[in-house]
Amino acid sequence: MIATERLQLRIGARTLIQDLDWQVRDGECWSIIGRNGAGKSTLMRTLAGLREPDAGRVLLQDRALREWPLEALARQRAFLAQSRSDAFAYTVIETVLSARHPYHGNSYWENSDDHQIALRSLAAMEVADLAARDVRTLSGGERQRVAIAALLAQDTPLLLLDEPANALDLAHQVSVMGLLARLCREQLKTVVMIGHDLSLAHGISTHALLLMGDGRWLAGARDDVMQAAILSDFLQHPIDTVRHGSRTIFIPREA
Ligand SMILES: Nc1ncnc2c1ncn2[C@@H]1O[C@H](COP(=O)(O)OP(=O)(O)OP(=O)(O)O)[C@@H](O)[C@H]1O
Repeated sequence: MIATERLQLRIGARTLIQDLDWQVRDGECWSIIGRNGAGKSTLMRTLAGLREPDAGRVLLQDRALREWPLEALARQRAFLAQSRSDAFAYTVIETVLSARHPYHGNSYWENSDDHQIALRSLAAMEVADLAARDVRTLSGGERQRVAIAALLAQDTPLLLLDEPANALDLAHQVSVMGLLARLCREQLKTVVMIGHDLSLAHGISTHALLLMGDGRWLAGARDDVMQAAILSDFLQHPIDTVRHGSRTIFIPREA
């Protein structure tokens, strides 16, 4: 689905990621994990095509990302940014409908399919009752769920999500993560997401990419990579794990 070849990302004199050779296949769900400032969002923006690599390249469906026309790219990948600012008085439904524009070619207006898809996406995020509200009046968690609804409405094979659990209450964190896992499993969508909750990430991911923030990285199948000793090293804090039924829970050791 998406791959990088010898990707290098730098900020000023600092190398965040060095020689990243990474393949993400259809139906896989990847978590990107690292400390604050390790380069997770910078990588995500690069994968979305919003930032040029400093060296190497990103390939989407075996074609260099930079060669994709914008509208075709928008039918391939949807991107949930970490923060958004709403300057204008759009309603919730207008916000989600705008995610359908990549399917309109030259026509400006949405059709009834677009409306149905938008309403379905709002319902999946349990915000259908907010459809007529001005987005600027929503709570943080409601706004996040509307943004995820827009991402779903874009209906792309690749979903890039920068901290999707941000601002969500416990129940919605669980339901959003469950939905993403189902999209991978049942519809072979590909998910790449950033998250700081290791237990939540472990619960849904098939793979993980760890970033050290100094160029070093480690990518692989979830259980090869999400081990207490390895995570402790990458996150620079001792971590223990406990098993709870079929789940693995990660616990940061107290100072
Ligand atoms: N435009 C910029 N100018 C200067 N420094 C920048 C810029 N953009 C990013 N950085 C720096 O690059 C580093 C990586 O930033 P990035 O947002 O990718 O980190 P992150 O891993 O997503 O962190 P977090 O967990 O805090 O979201 C940080 O130290 C950040 O301060």
